[in-house]
Amino acid sequence: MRLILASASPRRLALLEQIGVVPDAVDPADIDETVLKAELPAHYAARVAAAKGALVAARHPGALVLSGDTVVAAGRRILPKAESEEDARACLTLLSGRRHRVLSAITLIGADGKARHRLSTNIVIFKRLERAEIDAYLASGEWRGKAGGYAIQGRAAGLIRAIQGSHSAIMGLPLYETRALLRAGGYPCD
Ligand SMILES: Cc1cn([C@H]2C[C@H](O)[C@@H](COP(=O)(O)OP(=O)(O)OP(=O)(O)O)O2)c(=O)[nH]c1=O
Repeated sequence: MRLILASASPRRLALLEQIGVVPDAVDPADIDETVLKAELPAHYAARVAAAKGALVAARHPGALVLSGDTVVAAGRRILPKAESEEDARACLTLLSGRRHRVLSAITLIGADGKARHRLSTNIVIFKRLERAEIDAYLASGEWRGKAGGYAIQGRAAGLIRAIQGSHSAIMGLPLYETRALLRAGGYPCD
């Protein structure tokens, strides 16, 4: 059974490989990621993961297609993928000293075209960040392109007091849910 990973993220590929799953191909989905008016974070993540999967599944009939989307949410607000230092500083200032949610949605389209979905909801708590800590983090450049302006797999781990949930989900692919979906879709996972 062919498995296609519908993601441009090298981290998603590495996470998948961590549980012994090597996709037959990687085929990223380029979709419009605009947030709808008044759309809630969980709805957004699920919708975008499903849209990525549907787009790529159309290109690979008969294959399993796995896609995901990870968003950082402060209350009902979806934080952007930081593209500039100003974006990242605004995110970190907002996240400083408080808890926020990281929602990681995945979709698996089966060989029969049936879509299965899972959502992993996680909490991340940052310490109260000093200005110098934010400046040093910005200088690292690790925030670039990251949802919420940080990546837990790097230096930000030193600023995170606690998490509740799944570390892999916060990085971008919830491995427990991924394995469960793959099994449900008939993909051999031991
Ligand atoms: C919160 C957090 C986010 N991120 C990153 C993962 C993603 O790059 C980004 C969320 O964006 P996504 O849209 O989920 O994924 P992507 O654009 O990287 O790849 P694709 O759509 O092709 O699958 O935030 C981390 O790497 N670590 C973290 O701790």
